[in-house]
Formats: sequence, C-alpha cells, structure tokens
Amino acid sequence: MAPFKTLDDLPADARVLARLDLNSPIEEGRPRDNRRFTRHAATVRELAERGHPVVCLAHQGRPGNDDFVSLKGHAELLASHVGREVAFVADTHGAAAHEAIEALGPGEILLLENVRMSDDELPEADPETKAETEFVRSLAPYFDAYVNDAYSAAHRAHASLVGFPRVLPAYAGRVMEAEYEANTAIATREFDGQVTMIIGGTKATDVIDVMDALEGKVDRFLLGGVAGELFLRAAGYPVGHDLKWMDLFDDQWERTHETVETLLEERGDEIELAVDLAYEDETGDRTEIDVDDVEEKTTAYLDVGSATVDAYEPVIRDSAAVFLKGALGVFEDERFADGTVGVLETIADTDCFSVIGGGDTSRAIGLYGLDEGDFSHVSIAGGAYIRALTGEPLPAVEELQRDA
Ligand SMILES: Nc1ncnc2c1ncn2[C@@H]1O[C@H](COP(=O)(O)OP(=O)(O)OP(=O)(O)O)[C@@H](O)[C@H]1O
Ligand SMILES: O=C(O)[C@H](O)COP(=O)(O)O
Repeated sequence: MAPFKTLDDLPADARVLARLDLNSPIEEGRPRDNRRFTRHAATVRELAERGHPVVCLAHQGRPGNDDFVSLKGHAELLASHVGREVAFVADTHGAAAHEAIEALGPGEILLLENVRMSDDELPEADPETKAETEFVRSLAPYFDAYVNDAYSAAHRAHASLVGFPRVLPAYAGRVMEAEYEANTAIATREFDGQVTMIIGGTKATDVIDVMDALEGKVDRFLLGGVAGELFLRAAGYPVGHDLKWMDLFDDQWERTHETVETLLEERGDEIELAVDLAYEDETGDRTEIDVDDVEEKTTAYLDVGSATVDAYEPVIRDSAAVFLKGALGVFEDERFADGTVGVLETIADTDCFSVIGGGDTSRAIGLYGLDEGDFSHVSIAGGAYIRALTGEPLPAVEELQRDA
C-alpha cells in the first residue's frame, strides 16, 4: 500500500493548495534556474491540465539572509517550465491573496508570496499548533485539498508543511512520491548484491552521521571531499588544510574525529579512502600527489586524484546499488571536476540502482554533459535526504501518512 494518498486519489474539480520547494540560489535578486523548477512544474502542469485551480506555496531563504527575497521571479521561471501562465500576488494570506485565489478559474495557476514572510510560518512547532495559526486558518477555507510536493523541505515542521494537512485532505505530489521512494530505498529495499555509498561534499558532520547510522545497510563506502580528508587525517595523513577564508576542516574535525576514529577502527574494511589528491600548483595548474607523499598540512586539496578514481571504478561496477551524497572535489572549477565526474560516469555506465543526492552535487550532471536518464534517481533534496538516510523522521511526510 502506498504510504500516502497521491494525485491519483485527488477528487476531480478539487481546488488545490500545493506546497512546492522552489528554494534556489539567488543571483541579482532572481532565482537561478535549477531542477526544482523542472520537477515541480510537472506536478503543477498535471494538476492544471486536469482542470484544478492551483494555488502554490513556496519559500525562499530565511529572514535576515541575502537570499530572502520575493517569489515574483520564481513565478516567471515556474511559468516557463509549466508552459502556462503563473500569476503572482505579493501577499501570503491577506486580502490581496484571498481576492486572487477567488478569481482563479479551472486550470489556472497562482503563486503566493514567500511563505517565510508570514510570521506564522517559521518557528518549528507541532502540527496542531501550526494548524491553528492565522496563516493556515485564513487560507484553508478556500481549498478542497492540500498537495505536498516539497519532499526537500519535509524535515521542517513549518506551517505550510505540517499545518495544512491537519485541516485539509492531504495528498503527495509526484516529486514527493518519487523522492520518497528513491531516498528510502537504502533502508527499505533488498538489493541482490553489494550496496555502495559514495560520500563527499562539504557537510562532513552530516555525512559522517549517515555513515554511522547506515551500519549493516551499506557494504562499501567510497570517500572524497571534506569528509574524505577528515578520514585521511584520522588515518595519520597531514591533510585537511583550511584556506584563510574557509573553515571547512578544523571545526568539523573537532566535532567528528571521535566518530571518524571509531568508524575506521571498527568498520575500516568497508571504507575506501583516496590514495591521491589534487591541488592547484604555483602556475595555477592541477597537480596530483600520492597521499603517502604528503608531508605537511600546508596545501588545500580540491579533488581526489586519478588513481583514486581508478580504484573506485571496480567497486562501483561490482555494486547492485550506488548512493552518492556530496561531490568528491570542487567540481565547479573544471580543473577539480575529475573525481566527481569520473565516478558519475562510471555509475552512468552501469545498470545498478543509483541515487545521486545533494542539490549542489547533482548540478555536476548538467554541467559536464551527463545524461540524467542514466541514473535511477537524481534527488533535489539536501537536508531531507540526509535525514531520511539517518532514519530521522520527516514531519511533513508523517502528516501525509497520518492523513492516509
Ligand atoms: N576538497 C574540497 N574542498 C572544498 N570544497 C569541496 C571539496 N570537495 C567538494 N567540495 C564542495 O562540495 C560541494 C557539494 O557538497 P555539499 O555538501 O555542499 O552539498 P550537496 O551534498 O551537494 O547538497 P546540499 O547542499 O543540497 O546538501 C561542492 O560545491 C564542492 O565544491
Ligand atoms: O533548500 C532546502 O534544502 C530546503 O528548501 C530547506 O530550506 P531551509 O534549510 O532554509 O529550511
């Protein structure tokens, strides 16, 4: 049985309130185009084509941050992906929002203002409390159904995510369905062969917790990125040098070294570390060094080296399932993309079940001309993906399940 109701269960003609996650990098006040728009556009298009009036909710940034902006630009970008007009009203739940909702006809789409501009949205609280906020109470009567498509925000107990499903019949959108299924696969599916997890990126503390939590679920871990260097440091190599303007290594080392040391000691045979690393030499070129030749902690390493990619390749080819979280290097700079692109190319070339996680990391697929169709699932979730992997509950998903 599906763990929640989906769009297949949605009554015809229902007036729909749909929560999307369009949270994006902001450039000159406007959202940078990314997978979240393409994916949610498909759900919104399906709803509009079926003749539902569709009112969308989404957030952007947090109050006080530079990326806390209006959703006007998001409405335009969403419209270009849906292929239909998306109206926008600069109001979250006041009179202007009510008027625009009432004027909406079948198949028409409206995006309301950044939900985090309402004081009721953010403070985390239990669903009953969120359902009693003015935001939820004033908007809910305009709708027959609530659709949550925002898997990537499902770890937040905010009003638009846990309040509405208490007062409206609640359904999972297509993105919610697909993300839930792929991201829980590591815990829920039995694979006929080796399960491998490739760990990288900058959020070492988070991914190390994932490694700890996945005992017995994953056979091999292949490491790179910041987490990889912390493991190398624990193994006695003088790596993990912080550039002056970044504090990626020392702070996370303080927080994680005990877990890292225990993991290496108790489950070292599951863990593969880089055998070489790449850095920028005096002339600005990429140079590689064997980890055994690193003498002092004075160089910032920005990628794993080519011998590491070669060593990881047969492990990936031998796997029935591969989950990736975080990049193996600073792939945004072409000189340091080889590690990330190398493992992605190998995964793409195999028939294994594969999930590519991490909003930043999945950008490498488009940047380096890989085909998204060569992976089982490319996730648009960051924090929610991590929480699903560590077995932490996702409050917004729990509300959908409760309503089912
Ligand atoms: N050795 C390294 N030094 C510095 N940055 C690195 C290194 N290796 C990888 N990165 C950076 O890691 C980033 C990707 O991982 P990160 O943990 O930030 O996010 P993610 O897992 O892709 O996604 P999300 O932000 O959605 O959680 C890339 O932007 C890449 O530049
Ligand atoms: O972008 C994300 O990861 C989600 O939209 C959650 O955003 P938040 O971390 O600002 O709550």
